[in-house]
Amino acid sequence: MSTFGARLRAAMDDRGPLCPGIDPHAGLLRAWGLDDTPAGLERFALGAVEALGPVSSSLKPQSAFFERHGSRGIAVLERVLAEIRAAGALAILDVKRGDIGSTAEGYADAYLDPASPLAADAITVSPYLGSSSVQPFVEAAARHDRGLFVLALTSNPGAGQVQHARAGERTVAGTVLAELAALNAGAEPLGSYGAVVGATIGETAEDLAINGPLLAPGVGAQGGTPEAVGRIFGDQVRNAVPSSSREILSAGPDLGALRDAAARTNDAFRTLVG
Ligand SMILES: O=c1ccn([C@@H]2O[C@H](COP(=O)(O)O)[C@@H](O)[C@H]2O)c(=O)[nH]1
Repeated sequence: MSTFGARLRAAMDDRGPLCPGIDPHAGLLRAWGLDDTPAGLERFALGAVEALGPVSSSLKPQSAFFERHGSRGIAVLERVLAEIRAAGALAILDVKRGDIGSTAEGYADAYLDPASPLAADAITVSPYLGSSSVQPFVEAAARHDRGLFVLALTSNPGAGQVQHARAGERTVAGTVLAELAALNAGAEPLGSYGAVVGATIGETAEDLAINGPLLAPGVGAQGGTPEAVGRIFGDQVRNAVPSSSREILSAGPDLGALRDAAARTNDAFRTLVG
């Protein structure tokens, strides 16, 4: 199997960069005429994958909205991950995990080992317990040809409080980005160790040239736009993976309308990349 970075590069070149998010908020279930139950969750999430999976390079289910339905929600997430792959898209599971090394190994087994029912192509990881807490995920990703997106410059308004703080010669975010650049050194056509850099952060002085994918959530409902993504990523925009959840999902329940909404956003980003 090729690396995650190579699979993502090929998929983005083929289908465009947009990564629609699957965030089954209770309010969205109701807007689609569904109950806020595991059955409603299943209809919603599988409908979204049916509409968006065949036309997207990747999809990003948000684990929280499946976990809140308990074990039946997790069972739906397992199906969603399988259906994303069956549709020829890459599954980026947004779980933002990070823990002491021995526990991080457990999480890595759960989400990156292909033998696990919850295995994804890539997951989001939090580095705020320090680099050693990310290491088990790095090793598992390398072993299984999977990818990571490590939180660097997140889209939430208070993110700078921690991420812009200085840690020696660099900021905290700069340290995360430099470590990812080292992990991706020499990888072609793209490394498998990505960063999360929100579409809402304005401009940044940080070096985004990590030779890896740059997941950019915050498009749409949080105010991120293709123009903003162009400004933030500059010459790295070809490696940006813009992500939008609520704005696209609110075009449902009609699956054609949902697909059209994603196509419009994807086309705007394709134009940006050129
Ligand atoms: O910095 C980050 C990291 C992750 N997210 C996640 O992306 C989606 C955004 O949803 P929208 O409806 O498009 O706002 C959500 O799952 C977040 O947990 C992020 O927003 N910012």
